[in-house]
Amino acid sequence: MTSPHAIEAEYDLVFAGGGTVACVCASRLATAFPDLKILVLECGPTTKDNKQHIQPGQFFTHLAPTSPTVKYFVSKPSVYLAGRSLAIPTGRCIGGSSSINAVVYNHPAASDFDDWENDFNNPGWSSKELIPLLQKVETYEIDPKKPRHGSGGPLKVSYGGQILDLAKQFVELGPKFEKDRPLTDDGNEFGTASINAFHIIPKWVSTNGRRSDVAHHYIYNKDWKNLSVLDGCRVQRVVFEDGIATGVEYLFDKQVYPSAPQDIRTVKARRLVVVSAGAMSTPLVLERSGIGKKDVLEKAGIPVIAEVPGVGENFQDHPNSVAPYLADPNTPTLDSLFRGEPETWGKMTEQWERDGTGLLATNAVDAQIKMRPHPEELAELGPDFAKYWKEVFANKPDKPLFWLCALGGLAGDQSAFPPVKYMCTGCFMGIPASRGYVHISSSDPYADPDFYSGFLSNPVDILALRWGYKKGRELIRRIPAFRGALIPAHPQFPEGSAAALTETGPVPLDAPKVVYSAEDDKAIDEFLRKFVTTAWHPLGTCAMKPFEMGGVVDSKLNVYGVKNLKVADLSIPPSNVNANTYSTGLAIGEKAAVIIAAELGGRL
Ligand SMILES: Cc1cc2nc3c(=O)[nH]c(=O)nc-3n(C[C@H](O)[C@H](O)[C@H](O)COP(=O)(O)OP(=O)(O)OC[C@H]3O[C@@H](n4cnc5c(N)ncnc54)[C@H](O)[C@@H]3O)c2cc1C
Repeated sequence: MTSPHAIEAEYDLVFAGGGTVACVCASRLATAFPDLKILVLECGPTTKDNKQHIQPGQFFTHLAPTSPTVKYFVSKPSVYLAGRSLAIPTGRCIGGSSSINAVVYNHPAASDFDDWENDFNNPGWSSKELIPLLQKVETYEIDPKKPRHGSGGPLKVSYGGQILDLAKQFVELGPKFEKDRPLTDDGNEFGTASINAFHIIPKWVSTNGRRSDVAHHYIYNKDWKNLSVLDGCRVQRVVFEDGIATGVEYLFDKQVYPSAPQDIRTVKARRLVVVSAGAMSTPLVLERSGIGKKDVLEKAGIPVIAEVPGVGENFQDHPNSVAPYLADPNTPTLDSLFRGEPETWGKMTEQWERDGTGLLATNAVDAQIKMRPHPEELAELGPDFAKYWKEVFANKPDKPLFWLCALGGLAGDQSAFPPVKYMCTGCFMGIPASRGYVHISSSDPYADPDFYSGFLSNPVDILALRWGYKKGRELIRRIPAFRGALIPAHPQFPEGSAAALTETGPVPLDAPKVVYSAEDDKAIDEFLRKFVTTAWHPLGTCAMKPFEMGGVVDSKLNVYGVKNLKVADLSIPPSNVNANTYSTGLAIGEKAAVIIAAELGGRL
């Protein structure tokens, strides 16, 4: 096979990575500057018109370890995870994670963005600047007049093609049980009204049941003359002349184009290289290019271009605890799709083709609350948690402690369990205290990195998730669709414990709350260490903050120590956000376009 793409020798801008942020940023710039020639190199395959990337209900099919559209990053085993490794999936295709994600729509707290500006000296990154950019990306089909949402953006937001009954029960019952936590019709207002309020979750799905990914809504929908977004092109490194980035080296990805030549090629960038390979891969591209911690580079035999010790540090995600329960056999869930049962697949495909509704037009993640402990509840979290609370949350009333949702089905491998209906609570902590790192282990662009997740290494994270488990259990065991716990996948409470689980339910609304002993708490902690998982939200590994604080890029996204090189993706947040991270990625993509446009002498 000859070259799969005709690639010119030079472009104005070259993006390394063609995922969420790159597609948004490149398409905005290509529209604003018709004479600017832009190249986006993506290592994964194309997604154009592929139902697997259009039907939201197919999100879980990408998570199969053999999927060609996902890349798993496997951490070192950790004592904090009962000796386990953690496998973090990221999108590997044009559109990146936006084209495989679970389409949950959530905005961060406004104070999350303000922290970026105030605590890390990043003028221009406050909520005042970023909220309008989030409005620009969306059409909030649920109610376009809602003040904190958008009405003319390329990405559609709706409740998807089916809201599951068990979710309706969850949001209806929630306020009755948690009396000071009401129901709201908008949990994404960026203010305190969205905190401690039950609501149905919007989705990055149009009312006609299509996924709102960036590939189909920013790239494939236009006939570009000045923008080339190419699949199967793996960036090896950025090339420099006298500390100025002048292009990138790439090769054709051997998984996407197995018979393409495997030689390393160079493409020049006249004005700028932007690395947008995502929070797990961007630090690896920088390190392969000679930017990073000296000892990491030396170990891999890479000459140092700029010593930037923050590269690959500050890894964060949202530690996520999923507790599975048994559901009423007659309540709709996604289980039969998860198990690949042909009859349901057939029926649901027909329904989706007919009118864009049904289980293939949803993600079964329909009900949530962004929960923040009331002052009297803080005592339940214990004195060890109090200091962290004071530092991070106490003066920022729009920050929840965690996101708690009800899921209709048990995603993942069900082979060890009976083929029945399930539902789960999912609980992730928005601002965990633990940190990890990701570094290259060699100069080979296919090599697995040296990755430590740091999950649960700080004890405050486990205190928050322990409380979240208890809160979720109290709520879900009261909803009519509840039929007991999937006991092997829960804490193993000691014999005779008052917290023992059963395979029966539901309990009445006024049933007494479960009382947990110190032994029971220990069992929950062991359960968390054994089962806690990624929320699929890695970030922070090339943080935008002052160099002396461990920063990698400045507030204009320039990489320290070199010229004509920027980073734009989820690796730049200097601190975490209280939400699923797609919206933050979109805001970064739009903001990067604004910054670059200004430097090119234009305005977006
Ligand atoms: C399974 C999953 C489910 C998720 N669910 C949700 C959700 O429901 N709601 C939500 O808000 N968020 C969700 N997220 C998170 C959200 O989608 C991501 O945070 C966001 O899309 C990341 O954007 P990015 O641009 O930083 O990276 P990506 O979109 O991941 O883009 C990076 C791209 O760079 C490419 N790349 C990497 N290395 C190279 C290289 N060397 N050369 C060329 N290309 C390279 C990758 O293949 C990838 O396409 C989910 C993520 C995943 C993975």
